[in-house]
Amino acid sequence: MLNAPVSHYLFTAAQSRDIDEQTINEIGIEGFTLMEIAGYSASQQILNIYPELSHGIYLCGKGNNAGDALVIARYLIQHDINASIVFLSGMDGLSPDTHKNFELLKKFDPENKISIYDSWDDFSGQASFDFIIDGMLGTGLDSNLRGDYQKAVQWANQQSVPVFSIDIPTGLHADLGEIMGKVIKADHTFTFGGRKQGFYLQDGPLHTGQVTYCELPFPNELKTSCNTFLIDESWVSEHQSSLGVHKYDTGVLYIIAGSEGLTGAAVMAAKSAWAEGLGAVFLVCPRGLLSVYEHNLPSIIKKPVGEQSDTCFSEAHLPDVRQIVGEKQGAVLLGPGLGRKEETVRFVIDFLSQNNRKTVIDADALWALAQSQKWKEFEEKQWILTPHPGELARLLEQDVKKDYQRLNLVRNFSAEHNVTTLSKGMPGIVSTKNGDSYLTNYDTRYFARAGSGDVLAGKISAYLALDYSPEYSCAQALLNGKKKLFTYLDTNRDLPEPTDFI
Ligand SMILES: NC(=O)C1=CN([C@@H]2O[C@H](COP(=O)(O)OP(=O)(O)OC[C@H]3O[C@@H](n4cnc5c(N)ncnc54)[C@H](OP(=O)(O)O)[C@@H]3O)[C@@H](O)[C@H]2O)[C@H](O)CC1
Ligand SMILES: [K+]
Repeated sequence: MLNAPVSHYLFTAAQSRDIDEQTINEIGIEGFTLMEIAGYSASQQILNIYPELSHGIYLCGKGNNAGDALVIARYLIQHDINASIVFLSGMDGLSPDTHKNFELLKKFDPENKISIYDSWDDFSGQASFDFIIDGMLGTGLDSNLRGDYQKAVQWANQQSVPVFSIDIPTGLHADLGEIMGKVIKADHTFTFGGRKQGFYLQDGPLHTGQVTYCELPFPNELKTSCNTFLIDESWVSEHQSSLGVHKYDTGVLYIIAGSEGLTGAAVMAAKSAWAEGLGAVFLVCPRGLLSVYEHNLPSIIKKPVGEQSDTCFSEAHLPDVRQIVGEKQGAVLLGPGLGRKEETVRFVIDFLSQNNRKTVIDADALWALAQSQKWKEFEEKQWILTPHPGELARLLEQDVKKDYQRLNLVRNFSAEHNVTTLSKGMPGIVSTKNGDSYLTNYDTRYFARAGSGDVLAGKISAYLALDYSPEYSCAQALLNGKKKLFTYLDTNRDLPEPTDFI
């Protein structure tokens, strides 16, 4: 199981507003108090991360997002950090808590050193400053940016000073990660009470800058409706290879892969799985390809099936393959380099119809699934499907253009068909049978490249063979890939080769 800490829950705007409201109305912590905690904690983070600041421009709307910004200003002026406050919608319609904080702020400034502008035109970019606070809009955004908000965003994005977004970069849709007309490009986003899902979808990752989660006193029970989580290395612990007494006690994996011209995929997957410390990896292969594997995979046990003339799998191999896979408890990886011949498609579907093993279905086996609707009726499905964008579109029988749409489709697909799905892309999405979904914060399209996908499939199935849950197996394989990718990109400018991920 994967149990994300609350700092890695991803909320929609509606979920965030609900939790705010329930905390205020049912628990009894006032909105004003929440605002104080939000603003205080962001101000302390800013002081820690940027200790040399001297003058901030505070771009404020009229809602509570602006109130958070005013609290920050109050704390920072105590550290001699000056403030110019620009109210884009004027000062008359401020929300009650924001108005109250505006009055408080003035009391902290007896010498009237703070500059206040009550419209964008009034300000029009004057004053010298070394940072910008974006307190224009948070979860209250309801359409494309209106009026002067667009101008202020455009102006802020042209300045060469750091921009700190309060709760959400103004103009970013909190659920979809889409740009609502214009959007702030933040260097840092301080987000309150919960990260927002849109930070990790579509245009989100390019606009939030570094995201810091600031805790608010929301009871955890109010967060249980959340079913989307961020996976990263801070909480998914590295797997420990367990050294059992006998090699067959420490994980057995059967790899059914390869065909003429595509033996490299089987080799990559087998090497990748073996590197995770399994007790035994068996490569089931058409007999005609045995010599290739004998040459390339000394540590892997080869199990040839069929005749010397066979170079791809077909129905004729089913009895032998079933018998081999039935010999020991273990997991199965089906797909890399199988090819797309009709007899191989039939082999895949027939094999799966009576397979009760935990199975990773990858590459050409996904292609075979998409050719036959029959698999949806199979009862036994301890499966992980690992589609890249093209394979996903074939499985879903529709094009998937937006990340938010992909998240929902993959979530529903996994729940409906009782499988775990790892959809490669930016972000990678892992969805479980119960509808929980986990997003990566890096681009997993690297694993859609020939060869890298085979390595990823090898890792996932290795963890599955070591008896980890499907979602942990996916998450750990993705994080393992991320670590290797980032290490590689630190010193190289070209794209990594699949072997760099093994
Ligand atoms: N309430 C709490 O307990 C806490 C909230 N926090 C912070 O508050 C914001 C959410 O605050 P909210 O007041 O709900 O909304 P906003 O500040 O984001 O803005 C709402 C106003 O903005 C106007 N609006 C909406 N969309 C647009 C647009 N596209 N262009 C221009 N203006 C827009 C709208 O006014 P209208 O009258 O023009 O419709 C809204 O009034 C949350 O994000 C947190 O930052 C704290 O965290 C503490 C707890
Ligand atoms: K904001």
